[in-house]
Amino acid sequence: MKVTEVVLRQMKMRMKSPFTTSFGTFQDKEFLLLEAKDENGLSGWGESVAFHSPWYNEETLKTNWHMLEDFIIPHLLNKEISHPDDVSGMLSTIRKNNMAKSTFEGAVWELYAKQKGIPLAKALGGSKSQIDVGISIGIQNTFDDLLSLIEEYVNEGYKRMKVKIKPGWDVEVMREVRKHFPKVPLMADANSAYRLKDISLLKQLDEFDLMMIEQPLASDDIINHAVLQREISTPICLDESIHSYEDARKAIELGSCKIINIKIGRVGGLTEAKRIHDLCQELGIPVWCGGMLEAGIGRAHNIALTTLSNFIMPGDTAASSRYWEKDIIEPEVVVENGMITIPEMPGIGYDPNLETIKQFTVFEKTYS
Ligand SMILES: O=C(O)CCC(=O)c1ccccc1C(=O)O
Ligand SMILES: [Mg+2]
Repeated sequence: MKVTEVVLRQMKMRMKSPFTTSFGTFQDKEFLLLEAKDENGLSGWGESVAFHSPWYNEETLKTNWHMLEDFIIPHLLNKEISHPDDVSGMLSTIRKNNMAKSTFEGAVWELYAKQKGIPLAKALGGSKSQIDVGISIGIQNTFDDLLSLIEEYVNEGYKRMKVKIKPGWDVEVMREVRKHFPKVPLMADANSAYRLKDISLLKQLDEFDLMMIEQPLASDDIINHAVLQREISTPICLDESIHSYEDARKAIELGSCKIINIKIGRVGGLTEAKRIHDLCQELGIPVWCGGMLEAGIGRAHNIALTTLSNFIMPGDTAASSRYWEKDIIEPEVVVENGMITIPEMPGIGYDPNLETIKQFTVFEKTYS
């Protein structure tokens, strides 16, 4: 297959409510969309999950634009690609910049699935017809605000509550949540806000029967995660630390985590995400699909990936309406009884809504 034309769009969409983590708050989601066309006029779409600012990782939408325009697009445009699995190898002379690479790779995967006339989930080897969904809840101003959100999401059927924590908003918060929701599947995500010296505080979380604690320590510190995991009974799940199959292998071997959150962009694309999934399956490590507050295109890729069999735990792939007044796909992603039904149309299974895409496009550029 060949990509003969690329349209890159910079998007800006306002979320229904601001989202706060240990690294900051934002409500305007700025991101890139990449449309890859073949000579027959079929299009595959990819979404960059890099944010406006480099707080989750070092990439931003501007570094992604630069990498795509100056390196990745020139490298791949009009080149014969025998299979989407080859894209990451073709880009191996470009170091890191995983989210930028993943944007193009995701579009190639969708284009491939459309050419074959099959859903992306099938093309990836997925077999589920429905997936379980959890929800990630940002840091709130008061306990009451958090408790009423949890109540709302439990009533909507979400299968797991993830509560963001940071120093000063942690043990007492989880105690309060457990007091009101003694049975709900519950976890905490620290986004790297703690250090090993906080170990006695982190140990206190063991009393709340959490499914896991996500990324308590620094993103580049799998050694201290291993030390911490030996001291606490709550399973550690790594997010920011895992950029590749090799990172996953090392973290598992060291005992730095018992669960892995796979994000397609963070690991450089669907092919690498599948490799990590397969490795974890072999080693008995459950995985789940993380989220980056995606619009519909990125969300659809996450949903397709989650159909692989070792995605045992509910992911952060909540409904479009949890984030957006109007999403950029048709139909929007709907969650019923905590589950998403996998679409059967070729490709990602949702059509880009060109009208809403146009409405939220800040600027666009075509490469051919
Ligand atoms: O609802 C979502 O998309 C997941 C939200 C979330 O937890 C998150 C959002 C932005 C950046 C990092 C994270 C995270 O998983 O750590
Ligand atoms: Mg996380």
